[in-house]
Amino acid sequence: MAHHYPLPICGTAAAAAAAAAMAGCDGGARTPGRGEKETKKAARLAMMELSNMISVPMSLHAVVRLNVPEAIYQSGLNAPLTAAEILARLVPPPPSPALADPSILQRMLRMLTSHGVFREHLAGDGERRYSLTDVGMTLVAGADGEGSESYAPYVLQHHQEALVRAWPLLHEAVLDPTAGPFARANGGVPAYAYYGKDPKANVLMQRAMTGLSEPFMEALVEHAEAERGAGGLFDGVGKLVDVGGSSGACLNMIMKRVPEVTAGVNFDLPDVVALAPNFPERFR
Ligand SMILES: C[S@@+](CC[C@H](N)C(=O)[O-])C[C@H]1O[C@@H](n2cnc3c(N)ncnc32)[C@H](O)[C@@H]1O
Repeated sequence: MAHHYPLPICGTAAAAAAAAAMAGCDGGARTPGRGEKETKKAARLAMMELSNMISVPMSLHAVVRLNVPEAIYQSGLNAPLTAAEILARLVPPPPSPALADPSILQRMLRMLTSHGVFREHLAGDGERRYSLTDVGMTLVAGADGEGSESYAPYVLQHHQEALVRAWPLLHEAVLDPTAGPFARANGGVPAYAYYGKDPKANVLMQRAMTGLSEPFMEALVEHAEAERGAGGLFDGVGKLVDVGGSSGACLNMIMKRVPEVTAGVNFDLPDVVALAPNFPERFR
């Protein structure tokens, strides 16, 4: 069934309209009567949106940190809740519930609604309630089948402090690319070496990659199963080396389902392999 996400409150549509206007077209045809003043107005609006865009990933990060998607999901119920009802269902709960502010949470929910993460339900009494869209559902572990990882670790991985403090140094990569922004911001240590030395970041990276890659790997393995013996992806492959295999989850999926592959090597950095789970299927 097709899902219709709410239109952006102001942003993306304005940006698209401005871009189209600046390019001299509007969905293929120039808008009749659109003056220079209107075009400039749309351009300012689009630049305003671009300048404030950081609020989108930061709000996404905040709701993931708070475990808002799980609070709404409630074992599959996904019933629309007000911001105050969501606050009351957070796990862990706010350290000082009396201090927690549902109006601030609601502002984040509205913002992310305009980007398709939540669906807003406006009641007759003016009360706003929120449920998860299909996009929001990707943030819930187990929503895609028992034991399935979510995209929440991916969101957290992308917004961890070590990475976030590298972004304001991005321009340095142009001026002097001998050191990447991440290394500049983190005592000269490049990203993967940094993750390897920080067990928390290392585990987060592995969970992020597993959550991200497993659904794609599922499609690949399904295809390999369907085409097995008739030019399938792994036909004739006895030993498979996954270069940069992270947790080894993808290799494990393949080895569980493709009998031809009887030996697997998860080739990754020593610190990563040391923390990777030991999948017994790899050694059958
Ligand atoms: C973007 S992740 C991809 C993980 C996995 N292939 C997946 O799709 O889920 C890149 C991986 O490459 C590994 N890596 C980086 N440098 C490496 C190197 N020099 N040798 C082996 N692995 C490396 C990282 O530790 C990380 O696990």
